[in-house]
Amino acid sequence: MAYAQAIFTNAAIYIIATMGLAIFTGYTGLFSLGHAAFMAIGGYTAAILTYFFKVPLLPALIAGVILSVLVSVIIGYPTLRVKLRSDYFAIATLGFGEAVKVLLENLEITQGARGLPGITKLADPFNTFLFMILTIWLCRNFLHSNYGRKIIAIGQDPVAAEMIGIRLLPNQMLSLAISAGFAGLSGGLLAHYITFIQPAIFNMDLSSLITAGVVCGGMGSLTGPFVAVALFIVIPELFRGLALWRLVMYGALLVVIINFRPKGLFGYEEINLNNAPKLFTIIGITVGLTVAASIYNEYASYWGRFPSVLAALAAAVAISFIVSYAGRWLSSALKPFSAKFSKSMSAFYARYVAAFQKAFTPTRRLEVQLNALKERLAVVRLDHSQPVLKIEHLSKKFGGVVAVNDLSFEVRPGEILGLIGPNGSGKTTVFNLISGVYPIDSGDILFEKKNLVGQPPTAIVLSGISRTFQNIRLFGSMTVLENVQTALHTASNYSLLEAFIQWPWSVNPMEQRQREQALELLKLVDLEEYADRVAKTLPYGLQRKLEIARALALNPRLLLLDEPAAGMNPKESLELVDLIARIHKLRNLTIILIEHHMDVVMNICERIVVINFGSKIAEGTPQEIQCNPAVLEAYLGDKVEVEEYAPLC
Ligand SMILES: Nc1ncnc2c1ncn2[C@@H]1O[C@H](COP(=O)(O)OP(=O)(O)OP(=O)(O)O)[C@@H](O)[C@H]1O
Repeated sequence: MAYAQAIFTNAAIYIIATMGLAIFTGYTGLFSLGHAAFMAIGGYTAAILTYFFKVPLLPALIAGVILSVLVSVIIGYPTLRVKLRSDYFAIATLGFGEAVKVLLENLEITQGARGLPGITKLADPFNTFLFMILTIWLCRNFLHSNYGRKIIAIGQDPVAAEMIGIRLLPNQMLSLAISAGFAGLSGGLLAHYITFIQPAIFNMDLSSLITAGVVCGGMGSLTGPFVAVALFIVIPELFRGLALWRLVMYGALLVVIINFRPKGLFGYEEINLNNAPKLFTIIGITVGLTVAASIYNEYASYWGRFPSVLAALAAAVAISFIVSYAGRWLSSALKPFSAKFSKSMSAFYARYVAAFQKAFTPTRRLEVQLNALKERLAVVRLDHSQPVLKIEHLSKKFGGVVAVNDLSFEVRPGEILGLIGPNGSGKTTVFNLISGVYPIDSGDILFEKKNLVGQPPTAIVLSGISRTFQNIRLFGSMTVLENVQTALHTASNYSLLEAFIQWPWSVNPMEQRQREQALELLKLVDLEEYADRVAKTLPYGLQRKLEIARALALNPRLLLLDEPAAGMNPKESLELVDLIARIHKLRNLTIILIEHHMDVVMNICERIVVINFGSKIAEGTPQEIQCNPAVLEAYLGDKVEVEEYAPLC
């Protein structure tokens, strides 16, 4: 019993660190191989405080968490700022882990490599379990907040995240700091549970264990890593009788998971009744192998090796099947009840939130926040005396390729301007320069008289320009609603603490309101009924509409649409023309439209700029452009008689 208790307490301690790492590695996709160092910092800080200074456990743990967070900021800033590739970042964290170990081996207060023996046993299964529950709750709340959605967005597509105003560095640093904090807590609990720590405990194996938990459990899931790390701790213990063979099995399991499910067992999903059979299969295999190991251990000397291996294998297969089928049956039997249960739970929760809000809402603050949100979606008022956008002598080269060459044009308030040209003529590059994806070589981009040159993409977006992409860049594993909600992040400014704790009277009304606003935008593009669908499962045409809704959530004054009708059939293109015309009128927008479907361009653009080899070759109304010999020549590749190709001119 004490042995089982020890295994589960250990598992709970490592789960705390893994949940934290899931927020970092799982969602941002950056691998850390040095998280044991944060556990060491938390562990040593807490242990030194309780051991030498007789500080109670809770403040000692908090001090450990704070120090881990501070160190993560010092490490995170230089490494994340230079946008290290994931593998280089992993190597940097590996070096950091080793450096901390060496430091601990040489400091006097940590008593060097001998470590700290005789730490008071202040952590027990009960308080460790409570800390684990608290950690899961905090992580879950965080991920369902604006802060969490920003991190998920960065992990799925950093360019698209920047294009909705999410700054990469502060958010990546935040997720690293959170993961370091939980690792620190986990280290503090470990020190006070096993009552002895030395630098060797916090080695690369420990870092790999928690990273493997996240990778195998699910990159983008909390429950997946929970199960994975619990199994990683429990399985080797169950197989202890098999001595070194258990390590081979453990390694084999890792290889199988990484090869067959690169996104981990649960990928971007949390465990629910739909994917529960998968969980039962894993449990079945674990139990099956455990029983098999015991059979072999017990009977190998009576039955001989070969019959024992056969019996063990038979038992493993039989038990795996029985547990996994029982699980399948149980999950489908529970489904109807679960639907009813979750409905009544959400009704109960809504009532409880409403009661809380009524009793406690600081109305003034909420009003201010809700008004800010409303303002964000208000119709834009246009100043007709100025061009919205003025591009002057813009140039951009990629090596020897001149993508944009001394290009100048203006966009007037409230117009839909078509930007057309043959393939490779530089249209998308113009959008990339306006939105700050690439730095310009020379020229100026004036938006409402303000020069955008040198501004970071997020500042450009937040100043009122949003865009869609030629190759759709949605946050594929988020739902349709979450895609739009993520782009509404600047609208509600609740604090990080509120996001973690999710006070019903502060965050929830904001989240609720944000959801409503997102639904309104989905309604505008006729996607309301798909709100809960995972974005990447939408048909292509609808994904394009979702990108438009997401761009609108930023309440832009200028909208850049990059080939919105690409890949659409004529009926879908017609619907798109209707949609663009509708949002243009409804939101008083100024739009630049890149498009190859000439029917779309000629239908809705008031003016058209034509570029070829990065230079402007024509500008005018659709009628003028259709009759322009230079344009016909650019498209048809030869000198042409205008009358032949455009008889109405
Ligand atoms: N990141 C880059 N690195 C190198 N060359 C690039 C890059 N982006 C664009 N180019 C080059 O710049 C030129 C213009 O490309 P761009 O994508 O802007 O054209 P486009 O008019 O949008 O083409 P299409 O209609 O086919 O989308 C092309 O020759 C392209 O190969």
